[in-house]
Amino acid sequence: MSKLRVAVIGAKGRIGSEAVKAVEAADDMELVAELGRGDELETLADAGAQVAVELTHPDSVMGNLDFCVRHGIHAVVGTTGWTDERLARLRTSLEASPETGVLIAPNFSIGAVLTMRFAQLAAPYFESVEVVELHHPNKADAPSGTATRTAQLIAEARREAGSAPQPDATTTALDGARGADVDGVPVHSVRLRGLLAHQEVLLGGEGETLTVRHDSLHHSSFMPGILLGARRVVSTPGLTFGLEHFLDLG
Ligand SMILES: NC(=O)C1=CN([C@@H]2O[C@H](COP(=O)(O)OP(=O)(O)OC[C@H]3O[C@@H](n4cnc5c(N)ncnc54)[C@H](OP(=O)(O)O)[C@@H]3O)[C@@H](O)[C@H]2O)C=CC1
Ligand SMILES: O=C(O)C1=N[C@H](C(=O)O)C[C@H](O)C1
Repeated sequence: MSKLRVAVIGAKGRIGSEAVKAVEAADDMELVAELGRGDELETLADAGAQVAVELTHPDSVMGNLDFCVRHGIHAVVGTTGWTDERLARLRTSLEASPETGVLIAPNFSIGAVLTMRFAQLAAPYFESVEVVELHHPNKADAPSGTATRTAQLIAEARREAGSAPQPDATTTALDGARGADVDGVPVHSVRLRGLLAHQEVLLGGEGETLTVRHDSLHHSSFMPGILLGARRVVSTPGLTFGLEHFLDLG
């Protein structure tokens, strides 16, 4: 059986360099290109890449995906910074290339995907829900893509359940003290040397709290999800948002 021809964009970065090793080690894949900043995107087409794994920066991802979609190269995207407007632009470009698949995963680790699912499930049963994400201090964006998605899923679950607004008597606060408001859910970002990627969802009700916590301790935690994404995206045209759709979690 022929091997899946995979390229990595952002190949010298923290997660990109780990992805290069993971693709090289996969029996069913061939690493056909490793692109860093300033490298020509044409290399992807010249190398015959079937899938590009995009792990760069929110400022770079749209241009890279535009090239991939125009050339019918499927993409597995871990880069953050997704807004409704960006997703709409991507969907529009995919309409012109209907056989191309793009997977955007706010987080490729199974534990993080399950954290999001558990939080979504629990959110309507508690009066209060807040998200705390903790990352290494070299991270460009805050809140993290995972925390943003977690908060959106929590808000959606609470809206569907008809939950009341969260109790909060704060009338005076220093800017930022109550975190960022993502769809009505407070999200707090910690940047600390020594950390990699961590998240807690704190839920509170009368006389009880529930904490759902996930820790990525090494970039290897993201690799099974990236490889699964590459295998599945080639037969999944259009935009898929969230690895859960490839894990049969719905
Ligand atoms: N979904 C997930 O599970 C995960 C997502 N991420 C996300 O992945 C992204 C990268 O994270 P991380 O590896 O820590 O960041 P790094 O800064 O370590 O790596 C990004 C790399 O991409 C390069 N780069 C930037 N623009 C381009 C471009 N146009 N073409 C080619 N290469 C480019 C950078 O080069 P230079 O250094 O010159 O700028 C750098 O080498 C972030 O958005 C992060 O949040 C990270 C981990 C897991
Ligand atoms: O920048 C990182 O490191 C990570 N970025 C992603 C995010 O913003 O959620 C995924 C993971 O948290 C690691």
